[in-house]
Amino acid sequence: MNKIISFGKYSPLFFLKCARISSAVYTVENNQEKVNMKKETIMHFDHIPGPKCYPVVGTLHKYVPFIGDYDAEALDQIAWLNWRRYGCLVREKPGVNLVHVYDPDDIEAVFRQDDRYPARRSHIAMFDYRMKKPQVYNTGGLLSTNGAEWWRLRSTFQKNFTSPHSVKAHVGNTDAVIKEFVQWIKNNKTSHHEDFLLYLNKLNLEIIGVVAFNERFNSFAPEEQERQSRSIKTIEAAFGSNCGIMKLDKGFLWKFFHTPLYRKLANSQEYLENVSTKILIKKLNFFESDDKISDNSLLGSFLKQPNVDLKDIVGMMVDILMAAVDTTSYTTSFALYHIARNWECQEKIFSEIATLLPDNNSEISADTITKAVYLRASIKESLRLNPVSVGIGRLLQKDIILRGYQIPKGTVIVTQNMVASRLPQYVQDPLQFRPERWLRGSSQYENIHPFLSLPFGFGPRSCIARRLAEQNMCIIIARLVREFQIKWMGKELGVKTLLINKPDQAVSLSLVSRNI
Ligand code: HEM
Repeated sequence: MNKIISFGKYSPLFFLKCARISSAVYTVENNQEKVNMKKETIMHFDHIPGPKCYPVVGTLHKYVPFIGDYDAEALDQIAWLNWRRYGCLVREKPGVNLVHVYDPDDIEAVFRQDDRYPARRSHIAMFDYRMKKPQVYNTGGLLSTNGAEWWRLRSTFQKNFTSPHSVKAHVGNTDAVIKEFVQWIKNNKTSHHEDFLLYLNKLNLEIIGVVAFNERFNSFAPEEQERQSRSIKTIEAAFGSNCGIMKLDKGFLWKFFHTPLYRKLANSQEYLENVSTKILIKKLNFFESDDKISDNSLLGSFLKQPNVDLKDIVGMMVDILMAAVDTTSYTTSFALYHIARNWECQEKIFSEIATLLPDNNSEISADTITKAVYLRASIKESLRLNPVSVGIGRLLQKDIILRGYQIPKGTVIVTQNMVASRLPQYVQDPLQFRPERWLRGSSQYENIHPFLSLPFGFGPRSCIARRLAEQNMCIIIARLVREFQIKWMGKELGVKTLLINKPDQAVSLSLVSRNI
């Protein structure tokens, strides 16, 4: 990403003015007095700077190939361009009213006034698909449902994902799967892996299989290398579900007929629901015939809950398969990329892990992860530079005022955390990978704004599996760095923004055993 910050066609004075306008957000109904005081200064939504907006198409033309200069698979670059052209609040209208928010104070203000049931406008075609299948689903699932129905689902399943006790209970199983993976790499005797992401996908399917369903997909077994195997098709269906979501959210043709992208989504969903249903039936039989105590998977805990609806469970299982594999594989890829290119950091992680695990084969416990402070700071730093999404989306459920502009209910807000996290006004030497900036007590510690980097979102709608995902990444990286010296063999790694940020090239790594 470009290091030189230019102000595009706007003068520095414009940005200064922009910064002086109150950054507070007032909800119109709750702060009537303040709003009245400022009434004459409140500006109309249409006056928020942004690309030219035409009747009917809004700013959609910007995304049309050969006509517009926006590439939907480079949203990070567009966000950067918009910030340079228009400043820290940018209006767009690709079908709906949309405002990009860059300043962490403003991001905080947006989240602080969020509704009791925070809403997102995403996964609309998936919601449509699921609602047309009442024999399988009750709802659109956690990712796509809003309002009271979302909260009903979230409160049903949340405890199983978030309670520290249940999360820690998965350390042993997860570590066992990762140890097998390390052994598989060693048995393969290949030091240069052309695209390590393929293996990380398989590994993360195995991990989520065990943690969520107590099910092995055996992704690394010879018989699973066939294109038609269950593990390969599940990984493809998870990707097939995720990759078209944003284009379908922006488009509308699928509402009239089933476009190829809609069909891809529908086929992928259907595959994931078949896999989930078969696993569920197997577990139900097991639960009837055997003692249920030994199954501490998420599914096991869902089934132990009284009055839980099986259709809600199927929806949750499909959401887990969709949300777990790509996210953890991409974020681990970026973390390995940064660690591989920053030799000193890699050696610090190694010495920390070698102290905690004097023997390669020692078990990793929840305590090991707590004590791996430098490793956890490295993951945090990688997520600052390469979060899984460019920012967090919210659908406004009431009018608000932001930076002096009236923003109406129904507007989509996108907090631009990825770009903001790379700006020098918020982080020192922002493009440098420096885990120490997160470590209190380090001379390089920085007091970073708590709303600058939000890789798992914020508030009651944040990632339901945050603790699990962080735990998995920690164990994967701890095991790999403990065992291998890792070198990056590719060019500078960028992102392809497909709802979640995928590495834009092969994850080319050399892993050389430290024991040789
Ligand atoms: C490093 C890995 C991951 C990252 C960075 C990540 C990030 C996110 C983000 C940014 C959101 C949106 C939060 C918001 O709107 O405030 C989210 C939501 C969600 N994530 Fe994750 N996630 C990861 C892994 C996982 C895993 C492993 C699972 C499942 C086991 C999962 C399940 C979900 C679900 C179901 C939601 C929707 C929650 C809701 O709307 O209530 N995620 N995640």
